Amino acid sequence: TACSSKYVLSQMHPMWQEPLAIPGGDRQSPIDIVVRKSIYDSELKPLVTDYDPNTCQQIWNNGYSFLVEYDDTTDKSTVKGGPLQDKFRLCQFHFHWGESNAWGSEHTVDRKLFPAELHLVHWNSDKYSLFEEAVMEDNGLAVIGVFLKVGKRHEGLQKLVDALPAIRHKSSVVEFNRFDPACLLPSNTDDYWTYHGSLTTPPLTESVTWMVMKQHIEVSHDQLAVFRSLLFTSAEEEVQKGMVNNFRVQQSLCGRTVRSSFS
Ligand SMILES: Cc1ccc(O)c(S)c1
Ligand SMILES: [Zn+2]
Repeated sequence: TACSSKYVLSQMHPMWQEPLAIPGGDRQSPIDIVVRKSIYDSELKPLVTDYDPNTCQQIWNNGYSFLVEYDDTTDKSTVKGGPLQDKFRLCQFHFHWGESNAWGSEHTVDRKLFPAELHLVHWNSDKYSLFEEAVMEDNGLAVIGVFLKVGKRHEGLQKLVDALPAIRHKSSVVEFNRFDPACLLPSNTDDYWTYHGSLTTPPLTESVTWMVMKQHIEVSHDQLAVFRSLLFTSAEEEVQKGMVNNFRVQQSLCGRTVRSSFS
């Protein structure tokens, strides 16, 4: 299986070529969360997020997704608690989505797919001094995953949606200030699943403590359609490719345990 060998089965039409060998390769993400196999851990505490909207700096198209980047030179926007032993600094958030509402999320719950998934990426500022350092370490990153469902319009998201036409092409960037990422969290952040995994885009390093929220957020069909109007390609490329299906195929659990903070 993919657990024993350190080689990845080639995937059809990935947005990027999966490397043949991944360092370690036995704690990759994303995964299917099998609810009845997750283990309730009463020691898991509630998550404590403390985000300062003034640390929001820019929004840009990196050719995989769009990233909203935060000033992470101080501990102004952080997450701690939950399964975490240390304090982690928010550096960026981004999304993964499909070409249709039928799929798009990276994680699934008992194989249930969502149309999109939000990732809030934080790095361990108690132990490291830069994201680039932390991304190589076992306990380096903490990513909060939130599922999106299509329903009522998300008022807080609209400010971000309105900025997307300005970054349609890969490498475009615009200034983006005073956005509070807390508005994208579900009302209940006490119920989540947690496991040790990896980034889902290169360098795929196995440095992530994942916290996937049980409760989803709702966005409108039209808001999600604007995500799909982005392009993978830069302005000068002849053939333009729509930025859709920017999710990685699911990876083997390799014997890992997924813990839940709720029974
Ligand atoms: C640091 C980072 C970059 C891109 C990603 O999709 C994830 S999941 C994490
Ligand atoms: Zn991601």
